[in-house]
Amino acid sequence: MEVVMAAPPSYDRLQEVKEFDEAKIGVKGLSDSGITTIPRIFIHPQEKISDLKSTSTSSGIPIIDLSNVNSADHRLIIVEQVRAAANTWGFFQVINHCIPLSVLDEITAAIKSFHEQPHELKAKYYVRQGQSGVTYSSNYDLFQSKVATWHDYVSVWMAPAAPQIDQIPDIYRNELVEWDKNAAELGNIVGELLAEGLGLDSRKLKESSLLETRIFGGMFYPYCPQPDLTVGLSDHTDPGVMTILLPNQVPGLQVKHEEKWVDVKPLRGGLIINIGDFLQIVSNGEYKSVQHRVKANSHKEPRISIVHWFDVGNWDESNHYGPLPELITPEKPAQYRMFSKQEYVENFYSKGLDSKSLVEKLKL
Ligand SMILES: O=C(O)CCC(=O)C(=O)O
Ligand SMILES: [Fe+2]
Repeated sequence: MEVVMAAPPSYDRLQEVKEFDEAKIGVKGLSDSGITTIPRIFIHPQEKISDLKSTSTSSGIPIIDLSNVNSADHRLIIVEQVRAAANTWGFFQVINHCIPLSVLDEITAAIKSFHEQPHELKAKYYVRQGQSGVTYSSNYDLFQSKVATWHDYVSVWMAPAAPQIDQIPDIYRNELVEWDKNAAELGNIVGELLAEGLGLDSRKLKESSLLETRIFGGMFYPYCPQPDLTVGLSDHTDPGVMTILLPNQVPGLQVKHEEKWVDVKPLRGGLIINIGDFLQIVSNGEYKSVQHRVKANSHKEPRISIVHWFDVGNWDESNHYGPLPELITPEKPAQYRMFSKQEYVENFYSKGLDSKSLVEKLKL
């Protein structure tokens, strides 16, 4: 039988969460203070994290070489690899893509520098609700989730409305602009391959405004003194269309595959792509939005991950999305119902990462 330890009645969780938020120091500040035990607002129930060690012997997510993506013969092979990876894993790693290594290294270094600035320099950017589209914070769902996780982040809405450039901290401004330009281009290339994999015109995702929103995230996972009691980022699926991920070499990302957690080993110079809930629905289940999480960092070296979320663009309230009509057949009827913008936004933003995924909610 499981022993459930009741929290002492004196524990006012909300108060402790508020104090952490108001201190504006993030988990980086806690880590730097030299604590050897983590505050209880970060402690996850053991039964939820007892499977933190990867149990899979799988060699990991598929690796896809994008060299010669524009030669007709190669393209057919690459499209099939992308389709198969998006269908089974929901995750793949691309190499020999169009983005120079220097761009990857520079954005990673700039985000590291931002988070490693003295507290006084960072605190003025700390916000709970992103008012300007440029945010520095810890745990975007701090007040919605039941337990906090061991990461800080910056985020910037890059498109369709461009950010006010002088609101982006100087320390990563130029690197972000350069990275975003490159990531947008790669997003278009991968979007074409994904469309072709569904038997659609290569421009279909773009023309349906499915790649129009781009949100940048600069995640920072500092050393955690008790990595077995918490996580870096809770398990979740990404709500949007697709994501480009650039983690540094510190391990931590895990992907669920065939009911087991698999460690992702990022290749130097590679980029990880994953499918979000929106694309699973639009593709009528052909592509999968797969659960992933990040372990709390047990290494002294911080873990940094650059994230670019692609999502549907400006969305007319009267417009509803659902499986593309081209993908609904007598053999494969619609797997999901149509949904409105309000439903989509509410599902994600009101409940945080703990919420039920859109895919579950809309399943027919
Ligand atoms: O830090 C990572 O590598 C993953 C981040 C992630 O999954 C997310 O922000 O949606
Ligand atoms: Fe994610």
